[in-house]
Amino acid sequence: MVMMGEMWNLGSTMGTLMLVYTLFRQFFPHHLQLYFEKYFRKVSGFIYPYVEITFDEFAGDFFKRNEAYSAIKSYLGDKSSASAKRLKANVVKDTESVVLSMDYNEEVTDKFEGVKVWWSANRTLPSTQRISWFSDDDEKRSYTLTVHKRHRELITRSYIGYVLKEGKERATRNRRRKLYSNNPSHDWHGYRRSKWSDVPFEHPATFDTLAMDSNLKEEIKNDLIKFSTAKDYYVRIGKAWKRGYLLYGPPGTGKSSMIAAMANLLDYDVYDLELTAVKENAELRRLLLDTSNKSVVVIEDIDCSLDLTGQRERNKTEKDKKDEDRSDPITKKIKEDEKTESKVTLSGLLNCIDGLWSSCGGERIIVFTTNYVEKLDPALIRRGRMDKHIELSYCCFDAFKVFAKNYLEIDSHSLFGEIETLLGETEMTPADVAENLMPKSNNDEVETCLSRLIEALNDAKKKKKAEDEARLMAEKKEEENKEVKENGVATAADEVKENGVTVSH
Ligand SMILES: Nc1ncnc2c1ncn2[C@@H]1O[C@H](COP(=O)(O)OP(=O)(O)OP(=O)(O)O)[C@@H](O)[C@H]1O
Repeated sequence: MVMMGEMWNLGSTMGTLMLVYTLFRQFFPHHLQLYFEKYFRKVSGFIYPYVEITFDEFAGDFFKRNEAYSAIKSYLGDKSSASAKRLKANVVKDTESVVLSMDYNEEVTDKFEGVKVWWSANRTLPSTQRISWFSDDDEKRSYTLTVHKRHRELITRSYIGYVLKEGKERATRNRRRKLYSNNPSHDWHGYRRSKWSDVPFEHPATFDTLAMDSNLKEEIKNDLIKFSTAKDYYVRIGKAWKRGYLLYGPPGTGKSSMIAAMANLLDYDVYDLELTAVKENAELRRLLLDTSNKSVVVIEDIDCSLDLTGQRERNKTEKDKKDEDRSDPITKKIKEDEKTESKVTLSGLLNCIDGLWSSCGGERIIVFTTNYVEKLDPALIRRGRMDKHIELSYCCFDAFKVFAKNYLEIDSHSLFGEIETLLGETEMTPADVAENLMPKSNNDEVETCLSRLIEALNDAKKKKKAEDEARLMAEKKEEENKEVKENGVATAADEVKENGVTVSH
C-alpha cells in the first residue's frame, strides 16, 4: 500500500514535471530547447567532445573572407527566421522581400543529412571601450559552428560548402544594390580612416532615359553587356576581368546619369570614391580592395582630385583656433588629421588600380569623369587602363527626341524641324534642354514646352552670335595691332638704314 502511495507520488511528480515542461515548450519552445541543448552540450562535452569552427569576418584570404562571411550571414538569416522567430528584417524594395539576419548571442540550429549543428553569431568589442560618437571600426564579428566531433568530416567536407553555395544564392536573390561613398571616420584612438558607408542605390536613369546619339548609346550598351558576360574570355586571354571608362564633356551633359544607367543595366553596386578624402596610397588601396564584385568604382572630376591637392588648407577663423586650443587630445588629433594633406599620388592611384585590377577575381568597372580631358595625364587614361573614352557633348537632335519621348510622350511634332535646325546652330547641354522641355504646370501643353525650348534655343543662338562677333572683333583688333607694331618697327628700321643711325631700344 505504502509502495503504491510512493509510486503514485513519484508518478504525479513526474506528471507535474512533464506538464510544466510541455507548457514551457508551448510558450517558450525555442528558447527552452536551445537552453537545454546548450547546457547538455557543455556537460556531455566532457564525454563526447564537440568541435567548434569559427568564421571570422576579417580572417583568412582577403578576398574570400568577406564572401564567406556574407554567404553564412545570408544562409543563417533565413534559418534564424525559421527557428528563432526573432527577426531582424530589412525591407527590400518596398516590401518585395525581406532580408533577415541573425541576432548576436542568438543560437540557430540546422540539420544536414540527419546531423544536427548549432550556429551562433558573436561580436567582440575592442578591449578599451569608451563612450564615443566615432564608428565601431575595431568591432570583430564572427560565426561559430558547433558539431559533434564524430560528424566533423561530413561537416567540413560537405556541409560548409553547401552553406556557402546556398548563402550566396540567397544573397543574390535578395540583393539590394547600394551606393557607397567613402567618408572620413575615426577609430577608437582618434586616427582618421576613410571607410565606405552605403545607402540604397535607387537612381532611376537607364539607357532608355539617356539622351544621346543613338549609335553611340547602342555601342556603349553592347560593350557593357559583352564585358559582363565575358568571364571565360578574360580567363582565356589572361587578363583581369575589368574595364575602364573615361567619360568626358561639359557639365550637364549626362556623365553622372550615364554611370547610373551603366550600373542599372548590369545590376552593379556603385562606389563613389572621393579621392580628396583619402589620406594616403595605402588607404586608397584598402578602400579599393574593399569593393565587391559586380561594382562600378567612380572617380568624378578626376582632373580636380588628381592634382591630389587634398592639401586645401582651410582658412581658420579665430573661433576655430580657440575651439582647437580647448579641445581634448583625441579631438585635437582628429583636427590635426583633417588638416593633413592627402598624400595620394598619381603613381599611387595607378598602382592601386592596376594592382587591384590584376588581383581581384570578380568583374569590376572603373569610371573616371572629367570636364577637361585635355588636363589629364596621358598615363592615367591610356588604353588598357581606360579602355573606352566616351565624349558626352551638347544636345543633338537624336538626344532631343529621347527627351521628347520621355518628357512629353511624343515621337514627332510640326516644331521638330525648327528645333533640329536650332540644335545644329547652338550648343545647349542636355541638362538645359531637359529643363526647358519639362512641363512647369499641369496646364502646360506639349506645344508650350516645345515653344519654350525654341525660345531658349533662339536666345542661346543670339548669345552665341554676339559672342562670336565679339571674338572676331577681338581677333581683328589683335591682328591690326600686330600689323601696326610690325609696320612701326619696319619704318623705324628703314629710317635707321637711310640715316645710318643706330637706335638702341
Ligand atoms: N544625356 C542626358 N540624358 C538624360 N538626362 C540628362 C543628360 N544630361 C543631363 N541630363 C539631366 O541633367 C541633369 C544633370 O546631368 P548629370 O549630372 O548627369 O550631368 P554631368 O555631365 O554629370 O554634370 P557635371 O559634370 O556637372 O557633374 C540630370 O539630372 C539629368 O536628368
